[in-house]
Amino acid sequence: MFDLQKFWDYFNEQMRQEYNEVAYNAWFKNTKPISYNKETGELVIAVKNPIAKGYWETNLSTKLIQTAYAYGNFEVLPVFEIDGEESPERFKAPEPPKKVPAKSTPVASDFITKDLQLNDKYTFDTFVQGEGNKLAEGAALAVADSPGSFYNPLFIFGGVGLGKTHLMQAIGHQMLKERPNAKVVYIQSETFVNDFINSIKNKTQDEFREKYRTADLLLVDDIQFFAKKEGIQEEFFHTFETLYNDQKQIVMTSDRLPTEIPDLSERLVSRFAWGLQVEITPPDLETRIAILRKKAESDGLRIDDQTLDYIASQVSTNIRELEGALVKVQAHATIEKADINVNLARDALTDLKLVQKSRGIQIPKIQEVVANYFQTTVSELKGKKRVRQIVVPRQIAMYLARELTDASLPKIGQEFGGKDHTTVMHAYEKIEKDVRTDSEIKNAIYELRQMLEH
Ligand SMILES: Nc1ncnc2c1ncn2[C@@H]1O[C@H](COP(=O)(O)OP(=O)(O)OP(=O)(O)O)[C@@H](O)[C@H]1O
Repeated sequence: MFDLQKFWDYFNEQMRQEYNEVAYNAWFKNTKPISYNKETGELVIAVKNPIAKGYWETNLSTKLIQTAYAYGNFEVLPVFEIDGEESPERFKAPEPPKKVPAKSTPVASDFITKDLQLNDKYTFDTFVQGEGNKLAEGAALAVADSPGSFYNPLFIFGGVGLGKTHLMQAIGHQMLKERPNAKVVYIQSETFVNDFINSIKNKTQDEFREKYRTADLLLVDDIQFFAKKEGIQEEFFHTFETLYNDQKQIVMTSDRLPTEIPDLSERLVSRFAWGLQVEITPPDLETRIAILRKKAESDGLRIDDQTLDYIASQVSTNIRELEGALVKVQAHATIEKADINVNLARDALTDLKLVQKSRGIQIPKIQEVVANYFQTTVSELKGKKRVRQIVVPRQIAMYLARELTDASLPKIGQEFGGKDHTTVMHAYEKIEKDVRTDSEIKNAIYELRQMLEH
């Protein structure tokens, strides 16, 4: 007989031994079991917010299954439900945070003026929320609200140019706004490496340690550069321990998860898992447009929706490049002394297009490759059949036609047996969304792109 409460107490006891107090409070305190279904093994657990849900799914599901098995050969299938009304964009810490006393020694402000290089533009106000970054933004806001109390360390990971540095620095700005004397240290991980090497050369290790181990908030960017550097990792471990034990907040970014950083020491990997690891994924079209709109507004540019849509559809995976595209369009308008519109944007971005065109990708080629890949035929892709085996490949082919060629929506529609441009747009948006949520579609797109581009 499976007694849910008893099992839950047992599991919590195990976890209490594995986690330290702060992490335990963050992840276990406000989590409770709701029901267990004997027949299906479904074990429903209520968690406080989407961040906790993600954490449990990634880090604790397997532990739960294993513990239930060890406890009494029970097979459980954990399902997590969000309990409560927390706003999706702003996740509060689970309990009132312990206040960290403000630090205001002269040394602290000295360091701020000498070392701190936060970009003025990287604040929460200028950050645009979208599907791919909302969890990370929520976590960053929670950390800025109660640094050192929960979600410590915060580990933000994801591809190039997706806003990791921006969010991390926004936390720094927020802390300084509330506590101007706080010691916020922002560094690229290479700086930490260089500082450390220099401190050994110049015998200034004490100063080195003072610099990092007295921070109220330590922000370390691109920590993947610690890969394979044993000495540095050892030093960082001690920095981490000191700050963590003093309830000082640590935020790190990386292009990948700690477990995927080559030769990152076990103890760092496990320390990093005490807090929260959140991913930023590439923005969808709507978010890209919103980012461009915000940027245009702050630069005092007037750009109509159609043009924003055009620019946003040209760059899909890197926000830095997206911003670069806008700068190009702006420069082109200045040179030509013309207003910004779709035609001008098209001209300005021909380079981007030329890269794609030089690959020589044509719609018939895309249709052929997609048809082969899904073992169907080009005429089925162009046809009207509405069975799933054909609809999905057809939508994928339309999506790739829009991504990889210069063809307009009506032109693509024409190439697919005379379909309306709204059908193409719908297909594009559908696949763009699926790429994020459906790993099969994501893989298919990845493989098809490889076949077409190389
Ligand atoms: N959601 C967003 N809203 C507004 N601007 C954004 C957003 N995401 C990214 N940006 C902008 O995109 C540019 C690149 O972002 P950032 O440097 O933070 O990326 P990153 O993920 O740290 O990249 P890297 O991996 O190269 O370090 C910055 O100018 C940043 O302000």
